[in-house]
Amino acid sequence: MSAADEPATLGDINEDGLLAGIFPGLPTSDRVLIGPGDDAALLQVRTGATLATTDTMVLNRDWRDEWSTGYDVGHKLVTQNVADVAAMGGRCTGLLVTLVADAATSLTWVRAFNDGLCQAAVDAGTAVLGGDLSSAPVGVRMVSITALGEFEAGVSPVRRSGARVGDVVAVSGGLGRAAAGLLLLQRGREQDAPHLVDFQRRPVTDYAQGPAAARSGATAMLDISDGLVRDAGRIAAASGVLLAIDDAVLRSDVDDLAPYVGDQARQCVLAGGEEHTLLATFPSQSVPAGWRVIGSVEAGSGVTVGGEQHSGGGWDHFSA
Ligand SMILES: Nc1ncnc2c1ncn2[C@@H]1O[C@H](COP(=O)(O)OP(=O)(O)OP(=O)(O)O)[C@@H](O)[C@H]1O
Ligand SMILES: Cc1ncc(C[n+]2csc(CCOP(=O)(O)O)c2C)c(N)n1
Ligand SMILES: [Mg+2]
Repeated sequence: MSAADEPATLGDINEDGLLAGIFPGLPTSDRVLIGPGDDAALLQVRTGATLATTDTMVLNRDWRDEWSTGYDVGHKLVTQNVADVAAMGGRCTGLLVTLVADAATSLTWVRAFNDGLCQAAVDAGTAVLGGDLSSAPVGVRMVSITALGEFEAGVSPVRRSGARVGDVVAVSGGLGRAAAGLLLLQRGREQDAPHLVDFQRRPVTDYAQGPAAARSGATAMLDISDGLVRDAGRIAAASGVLLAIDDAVLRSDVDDLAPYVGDQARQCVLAGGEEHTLLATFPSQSVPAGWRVIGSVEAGSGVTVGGEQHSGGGWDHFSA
């Protein structure tokens, strides 16, 4: 076949042709009894309960092709989903992937998306079980994952509703990096801090901290997707308590970002989404290694930062 005949877009190849190229490289595990290619996958489960969560990304709402490659999008989609499983204290066992795209979408983009997705799935130790393809009107592209998960023996789910007065509030990683990276892309200043822009494109979460927190007795947990204060407010509301965040502890996070985003650094730390760092509450003696205490649980409602009630800001899909 000459180069001119090589299929270049989804419109040049049929569904079966695309899938036949994708199936052989998908990560699997010894628990995948039936993998991609039949009407449904069959996954061996160890426990009597399955975690299930889903998360979607839409072109020009969740990413821009000028800013992120197909590889970045596939990688980030896995992180968003596996972080949700980890935020319950679970371990991800399998992923179902949906791609909705117009026929003019380049095969190069689709292959890169699949490569990023597979690499992130391998990094997370999970399998791709199958998915769905559908076409879209010109200019529309949407990708989605449904993730399944389970608990290690003896670990119970950590919900948002268990925070108790006297607990401490802690995070498993950094804050504000993804938001600072987005700001640099919007300003056309990505060369100022490639590490922050890379984190926006492909956020990384230490998933093992979810089960570790559950084993240590975490009373509430979630992953920060819409902003620290907004998401802390979700734990506060579900638990009927107030989360008091210590301003001084966050100073190092703000200082790390300030050279690159100036006076927006504090806003990135308090309201930046897409970080996927885990936020949890623990009895004060039970904070595991790798977690950083940033506040305490008190009687009341809502979230305070440095003693002041804080409304949060943060991301809302329908207000953005
Ligand atoms: N269209 C829907 N129908 C039914 N339930 C939904 C729908 N959209 C969201 N939910 C449920 O609402 C809750 C909040 O959803 P959301 O996607 O905000 O999850 P999150 O964990 O807070 O955010 P993220 O997925 O970004 O980490 C979840 O329990 C989710 O299953
Ligand atoms: C082009 C473009 N515009 C805006 C953003 C920012 N953004 C998108 S979704 C989200 C919150 C998490 O969503 P979810 O709760 O669905 O995981 C944020 C902060 C972006 N990444 N790309
Ligand atoms: Mg979540």
